[in-house]
Amino acid sequence: MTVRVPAKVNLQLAVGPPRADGYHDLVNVFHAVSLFDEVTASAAGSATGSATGSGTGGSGVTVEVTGESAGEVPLDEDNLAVRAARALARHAGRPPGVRLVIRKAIPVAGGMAGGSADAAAALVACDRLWGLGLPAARLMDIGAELGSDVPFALLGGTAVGTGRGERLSPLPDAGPFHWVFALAGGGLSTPAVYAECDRLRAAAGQDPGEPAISTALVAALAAGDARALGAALANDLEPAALALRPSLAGVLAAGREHGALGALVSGSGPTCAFLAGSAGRAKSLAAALRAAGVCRAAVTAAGPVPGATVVSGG
Ligand SMILES: C[C@](O)(CO)[C@H](O)COP(=O)(O)OP(=O)(O)OC[C@H]1O[C@@H](n2ccc(N)nc2=O)[C@H](O)[C@@H]1O
Ligand SMILES: Nc1ncnc2c1ncn2[C@@H]1O[C@H](COP(=O)(O)OP(=O)(O)OP(=O)(O)O)[C@@H](O)[C@H]1O
Repeated sequence: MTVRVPAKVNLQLAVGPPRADGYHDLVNVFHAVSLFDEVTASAAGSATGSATGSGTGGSGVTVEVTGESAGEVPLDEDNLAVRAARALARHAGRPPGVRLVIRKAIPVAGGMAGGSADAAAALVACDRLWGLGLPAARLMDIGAELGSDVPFALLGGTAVGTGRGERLSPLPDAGPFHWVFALAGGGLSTPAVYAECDRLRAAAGQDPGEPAISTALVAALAAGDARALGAALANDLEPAALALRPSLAGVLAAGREHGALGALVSGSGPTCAFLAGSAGRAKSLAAALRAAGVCRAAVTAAGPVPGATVVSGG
């Protein structure tokens, strides 16, 4: 059972003050883009392919990871796909026997929710493999226990997340929109970026107040107006990501210089996202970023795309 699952970029990430439970209330406009991981689930003990890395993720779940930065992905209980398979088995009251193979294209610790995507894909793949047929809402609830970004990886499209980002409402979107992602060498830790955001605000005496959705952004999405969308992109975590990784300022500047309609750090970073006016412009912007030597790689993608989807074995 193979499931394809997209990366996300946050078009607006408005972050409230820290909550008592350590999370932050958000207004989080998620947008799924055509950069995909693939997760294959098969019966435990089935044949293995060539492995960049493989390991046992606890009783009855094995995992193998290939592709983009596969060596940086944990192969034990810390792997979010392993945790997803085990959580689903627990909810279904059955043993978790499964072999997972993850083919990564989404950058690891890049702010594009790659681990969450793999968790969502594992939920869908194991649900089918085990013949559970759970309703989407139930998979979303299990996903939300695994991480704030997991429910959106199941849903896809464009949606606003409130609470810690897990309570989703789809947003009307007259895409496609064309993107370039500048991948960095090395990741950033999501909790560290949130903590730096709190620290910077406290040092500046800023009270963030309740996060609110940008009406300009919602209108631009609904109208399919890439220029207006580019102007409305906003990420409250960006100053923190820039403080922790100052070189990102040069990446954003290079993208703007080469004609991006909008530029921002994706989520907690360090991937930088650039909006282009067409697929052709995205391609030339990616080439210009590569030539400028400001990033490890530059890839193009379009959004919105669907969430975790069975592509074979279903
Ligand atoms: C930055 C984003 O990717 C934007 O979509 C998400 O907010 C992060 O989502 P995620 O990686 O699924 O995060 P989780 O696994 O739920 O939480 C990891 C850590 O991020 C911080 N965190 C996450 C979500 C949130 N609303 N407030 C937070 O402060 C907390 O320190 C938490 O312990
Ligand atoms: N399947 C997985 N793929 C990638 N990383 C994983 C996976 N499972 C666990 N991890 C761990 O999670 C950490 C964060 O990885 P991930 O790629 O999800 O980050 P991210 O894209 O910045 O997340 P987000 O945007 O949701 O905050 C990694 O450093 C890695 O240790």
